[in-house]
Amino acid sequence: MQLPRRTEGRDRPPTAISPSILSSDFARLADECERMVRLGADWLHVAVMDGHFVPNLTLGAPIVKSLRRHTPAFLDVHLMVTNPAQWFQDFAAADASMYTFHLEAAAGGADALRAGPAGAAGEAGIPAVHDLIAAVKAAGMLCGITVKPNTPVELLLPYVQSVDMVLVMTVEPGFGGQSFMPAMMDKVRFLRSRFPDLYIEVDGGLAPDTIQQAAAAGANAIVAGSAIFGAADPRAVIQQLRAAVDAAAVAGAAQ
Ligand SMILES: O=C(CO)[C@H](O)[C@H](O)COP(=O)(O)O
Repeated sequence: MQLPRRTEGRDRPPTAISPSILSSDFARLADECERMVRLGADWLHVAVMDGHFVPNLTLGAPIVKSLRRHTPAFLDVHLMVTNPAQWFQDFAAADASMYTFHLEAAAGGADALRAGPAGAAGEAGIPAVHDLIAAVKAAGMLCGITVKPNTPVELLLPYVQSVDMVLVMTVEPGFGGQSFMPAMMDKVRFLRSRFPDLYIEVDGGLAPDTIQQAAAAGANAIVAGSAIFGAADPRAVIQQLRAAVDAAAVAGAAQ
């Protein structure tokens, strides 16, 4: 499986709108997912939380397995768990499309991250993180990597060429409905200026009144929960998010 590549006339890969099912009615999850696809979603963002890495508890691979029976949609699974190496086989067996884990968790904690060989940007990185990326891919899923707001983006440099996507959290992970953090756009600009073909996803507080900042910075994959599921017209919101990113991609290529 491969993600569609950047095309002529764009400064980034294709736009992907990924509604976060964290904001859906979990009691009607399959219907909610089919509704989002019908309304124009490209992916479905599945927020997996273990109550330790983040102070919230959501769902696991069994829910993804059941969901897969109801939708062929691209399942963009975001692991906010303490030990992402423990779960990837289960999510592969559940037919998740992309497995995105936190560098802080895979490195064995934020302190280990700063203390380890990846402390200085550009170093080889932590072997256990490289091993997990290879294992996720060998299990048949695409692989993404992400960092919390307080973790420097430079610490991702050793892994960027090995993953399919980088997710820049624009809220402290754990809950929907939080406010977008504009300061995180420096991370998006840092990555986009170096990697024009990289999928860069943003997650947290994305909505019609914040999308311009993410689009201008260079993001191409957009997670939105409350702004889409809470809207009177979710289709219009999806279209607005897409139009902003597409316009910025074309303008960026014309520069
Ligand atoms: O991962 C998440 C929280 O950790 C959610 O995906 C994210 O917050 C989306 O919700 P909203 O768009 O309402 O902020």
